[in-house]
Amino acid sequence: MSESPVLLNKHEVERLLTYDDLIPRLESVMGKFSKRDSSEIIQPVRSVVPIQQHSGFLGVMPAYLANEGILCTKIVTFYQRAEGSSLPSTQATVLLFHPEHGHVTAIMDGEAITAKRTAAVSAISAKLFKPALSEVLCILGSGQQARSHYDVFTKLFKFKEVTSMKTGNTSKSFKTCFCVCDPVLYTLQVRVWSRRKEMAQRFVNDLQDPVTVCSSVKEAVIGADVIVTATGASQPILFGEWVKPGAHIAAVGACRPDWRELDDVLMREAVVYVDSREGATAESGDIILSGVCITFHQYNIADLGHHRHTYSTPKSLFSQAEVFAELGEVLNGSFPARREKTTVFKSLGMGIQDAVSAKLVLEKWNSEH
Ligand SMILES: NC(=O)C1=CN([C@@H]2O[C@H](COP(=O)(O)OP(=O)(O)OC[C@H]3O[C@@H](n4cnc5c(N)ncnc54)[C@H](O)[C@@H]3O)[C@@H](O)[C@H]2O)C=CC1
Ligand SMILES: O=C([O-])C1=[NH+]CCC1
Repeated sequence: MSESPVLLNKHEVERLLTYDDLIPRLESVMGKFSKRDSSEIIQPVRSVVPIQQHSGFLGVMPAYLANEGILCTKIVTFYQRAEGSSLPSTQATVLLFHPEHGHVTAIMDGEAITAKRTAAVSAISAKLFKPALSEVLCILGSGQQARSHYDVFTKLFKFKEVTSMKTGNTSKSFKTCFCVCDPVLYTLQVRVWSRRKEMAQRFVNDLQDPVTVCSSVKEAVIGADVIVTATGASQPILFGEWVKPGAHIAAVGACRPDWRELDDVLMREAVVYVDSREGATAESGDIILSGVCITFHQYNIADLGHHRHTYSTPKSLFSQAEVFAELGEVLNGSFPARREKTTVFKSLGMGIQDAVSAKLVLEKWNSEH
């Protein structure tokens, strides 16, 4: 008879899952996924049940990693919440199964896994695509994802060791300077914007380091080198005209085909990377809707026998934003990281990310028991 599954609550999962362990596992699994070897990884696009009357959805995210012996599914709900609601918008449970026998070996909280693995994947995108000299990080949103992104981005990119002239000139000018210089540390500036300023202020009050609260998205993003969009928006909030050329955007929200965070200009001008091409094609409103600019094109059909008609047909003026590559394809070296361009990493979330996270948590738990 199989043993009872291990039960792990949010507090335990949060404690056991560290970014240092998680990031290399995510890099490895996303690289493998992009090779599309179904004898190694099976991960269908998430099944989604929309709960329209309550502004939410339920998603089921299974994954099988044959060589690593991981069989897993996450069940996740996302509900649009009123500002300041005590209920989390994203709630999830992760089940690990015995790959050989099929019984459940662990049931664990999926909220912490979702928060950390999503932020860790965005951080991997930033490592690859952010401008070499990134001084300003901007976070749009002040919820769970905003916080986990703040944590991992400031952990990884907080201090840059650059060399400046003894006169105190900062890093930018140094690139062209050839004198012998002292290394200095400078702090990454962080800005945050939220729909209600008091929510952004509350977000900042929980942090140790100084973060600037901005009154508008425009004020927050102008001049930013790295922008994280982690909101529940269903219409664009970030406009290409405000984005500094060469900036990197990790776009985490808008995970339904009719939701958006980024406007057409940004989506068409940036080099767009995704976590999974299939996921992006099925679920990303930022991609799917970027080509839909409906105008009415009128023309006459002069002769339909005895009548003359004027027809109006919807016409798409622009083609859809193109996906350049998957993150895994860049990690594998089959596509380049076009750091010199404005880049968007459109994240939707993948079952394999949950699977390696859950396995890591269970391994850590087992090592303690
Ligand atoms: N890519 C991925 O793997 C994942 C994506 N998500 C998505 O990330 C987004 C944020 O999720 P959580 O942080 O869990 O939610 P949350 O509810 O904790 O935070 C949402 C934030 O968005 C803001 N917001 C809500 N509606 C808005 C609107 N119309 N315009 C501007 N701001 C708005 C709220 O004020 C709040 O600051 C959601 O869209 C969620 O679906 C969540 C989990 C994983
Ligand atoms: O990957 C994930 O868990 C989710 N993506 C969007 C909402 C939840």
